[in-house]
Amino acid sequence: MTRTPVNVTVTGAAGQIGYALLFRIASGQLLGADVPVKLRLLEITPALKAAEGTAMELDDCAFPLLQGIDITDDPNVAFDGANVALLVGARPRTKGMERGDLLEANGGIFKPQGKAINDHAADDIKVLVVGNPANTNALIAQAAAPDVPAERFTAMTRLDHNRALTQLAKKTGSTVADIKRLTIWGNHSATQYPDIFHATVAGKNAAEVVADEKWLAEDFIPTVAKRGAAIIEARGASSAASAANAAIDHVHTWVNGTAEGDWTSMGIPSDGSYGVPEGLISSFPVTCKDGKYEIVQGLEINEFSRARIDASVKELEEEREAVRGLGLI
Ligand SMILES: NC(=O)C1=CN([C@@H]2O[C@H](COP(=O)(O)OP(=O)(O)OC[C@H]3O[C@@H](n4cnc5c(N)ncnc54)[C@H](O)[C@@H]3O)[C@@H](O)[C@H]2O)C=CC1
Ligand SMILES: O=C([O-])CC(=O)C(=O)O
Repeated sequence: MTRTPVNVTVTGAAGQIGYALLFRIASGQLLGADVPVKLRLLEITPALKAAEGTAMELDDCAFPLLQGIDITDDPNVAFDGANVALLVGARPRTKGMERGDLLEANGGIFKPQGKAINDHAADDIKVLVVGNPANTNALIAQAAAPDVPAERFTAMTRLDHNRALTQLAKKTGSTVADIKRLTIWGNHSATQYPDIFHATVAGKNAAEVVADEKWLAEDFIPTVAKRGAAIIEARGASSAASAANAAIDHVHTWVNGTAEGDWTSMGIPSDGSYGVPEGLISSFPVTCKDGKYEIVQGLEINEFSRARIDASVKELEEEREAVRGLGLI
């Protein structure tokens, strides 16, 4: 194998998403079946031993594409030469914690990681933030990396996108492969807006196929938006394998492109499109080609969609104000 390995850094590597993610990266599912990878695992000091255990298992899989594993608790080492960074490790909300406390605790993680990316990552670095609140954590990291083009910082809404695909497929008696051009707008939170007005089911407009606005408003949208909580309720733990799967999908699509005639959803810094204030990291419909993404332009936004996009964007603006107030951006 002559290709230079791609350095992939994963934070929170000893967590539950990390455990579902690392084996898939090492097997070639993140970047492609012919792309060798080197893994850098970043963890907090008390979790290093668990990360070492995971690395032992990775070794034991004898993945032909895996050309090395480094484990560290130092972001400057973890992001040195990184080409792809998956920021999964975050501070979960615990009992009695206010939203401001959560944002501040995560600021303590994502600000130094953003700075380490700024100072040490490779020139072609691509960053995906998974750790919640993902959009605003991505904003914090991006603000701490002024030398890295802002568009390299993205937040994960692909899990929401995938959840919406399956709900729509079930409703219309189709399969996910029949569905194209679905969009998640806004924040990865309960205010997100899964939009089917431009989606197609086997080539027909999805909203017309469904023809049921009550289902849309009262079933589909809340089911997708509150799916994370429903999984926690059922499983006693938050989504892990499906979140790891979405992270794989997000980066794979970003690097290898969207299919002709289709698009995906990514949380990305807004350029002002669709009235979303510039700089906010908000989810948009995007096409990807040659390792770059572009916002799909020219979609007509009806009143039903406008109100919901605006509500989610307002929440993102409030989060941005809060982290600005805390001096995190
Ligand atoms: N955007 C999305 O769609 C989704 C996001 N999530 C979020 O992903 C995050 C991770 O979830 P899980 O793996 O289930 O959590 P987990 O608690 O099992 O693992 C998190 C890991 O991060 C590590 N960590 C904490 N601070 C760190 C730091 N400063 N540097 C490196 N590692 C650090 C912890 O030691 C822990 O091992 C959570 O914030 C969760 O809410 C989960 C599902 C979907
Ligand atoms: O809700 C959570 O904590 C995990 C999450 O982001 C999701 O499953 O979408």
